[in-house]
Amino acid sequence: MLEPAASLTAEEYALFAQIGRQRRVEPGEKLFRRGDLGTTMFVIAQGSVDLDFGDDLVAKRLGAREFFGELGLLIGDHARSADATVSSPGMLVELRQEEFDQLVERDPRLLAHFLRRAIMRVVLNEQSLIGRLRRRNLDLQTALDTLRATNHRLTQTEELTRTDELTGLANRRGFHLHLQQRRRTDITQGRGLLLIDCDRFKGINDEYGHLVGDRVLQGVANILRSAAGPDDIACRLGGDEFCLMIKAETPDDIVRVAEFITTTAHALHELQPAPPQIATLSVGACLVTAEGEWDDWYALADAALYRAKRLGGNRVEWQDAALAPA
Ligand SMILES: Nc1nc2c(ncn2[C@@H]2O[C@H](COP(=O)(O)OP(=O)(O)OP(=O)(O)O)[C@@H](O)[C@H]2O)c(=O)[nH]1
Repeated sequence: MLEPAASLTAEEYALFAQIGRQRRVEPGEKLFRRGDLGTTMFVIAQGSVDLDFGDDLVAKRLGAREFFGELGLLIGDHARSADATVSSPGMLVELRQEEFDQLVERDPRLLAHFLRRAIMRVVLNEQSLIGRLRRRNLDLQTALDTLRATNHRLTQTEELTRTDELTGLANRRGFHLHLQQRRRTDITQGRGLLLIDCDRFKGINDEYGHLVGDRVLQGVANILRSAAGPDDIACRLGGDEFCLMIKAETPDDIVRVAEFITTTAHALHELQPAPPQIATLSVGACLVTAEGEWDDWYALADAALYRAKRLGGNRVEWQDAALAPA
């Protein structure tokens, strides 16, 4: 539908110009701002006026015989919906309540006709504004959905790069990121490190195939998950080597967790030795010391693990920091 003209008919203009107050205006002059309360309607006799509705709404330039601000007059103290700025030198006709009353008396038929048009214009303007806002809302909604989906994908990708695909445990990268993210005092206060390695795992692969080997690795991960508390982190460092960093106050507590791991694996292995669902495990354990770094703790636990292997596997060995090999 076409928007009703914002211009007055020649007959309307003649009457409005006769009754309204003339006002000379200069470019840049602000007639009103968005949000101002106003009761005056304007008709342009000469020159032009810009209406800026703000945001991304289309601005309008009005010329001779066009009117604006009529809602202020019709409703009274209406908050202006645009900034009105004079854009070229000219003359305006201002109509306030008293001039409006005079118009009603002078030519009610002509005024009724004008009012019907003005109201129709307001309704159509509002409808198109609502339409534009709806479309914008829809665009925003779509943009938001896309952002959410991208964010979700990024989080998933980030999660994948931290996780070992086969076992679902943290991988080496995930484990180190975890260490970086925890405050150093969190890591070094009352913690133990367990290095866990499958016994004769190569033999399982060779005898029963890689799929059985994979299931064994998943079984080890399950035991570590069940041994880990909420503050602990289990990780597959690579191949058949795992580690578990646990919150524990004393070496005895750390060794107790390590023995739970070897005993559980051994018991499950006894239940079904062939084809195996689990391998027996060797564990090297040490205290996480405040002085050291990951490489130092790893070297301690690895020395203990090496001993456990040399002693035939399926056991826990402890390494004190003081006894660490040079
Ligand atoms: N099925 C399977 N095997 C793997 C995977 N990653 C590494 N391996 C195999 O794991 C085996 C590890 O062998 P070794 O390091 O010699 O360990 P081991 O046979 O357990 O020997 P010990 O530790 O001395 O008892 C190698 O044969 C690797 O090919 C994997 O993701 N799946």
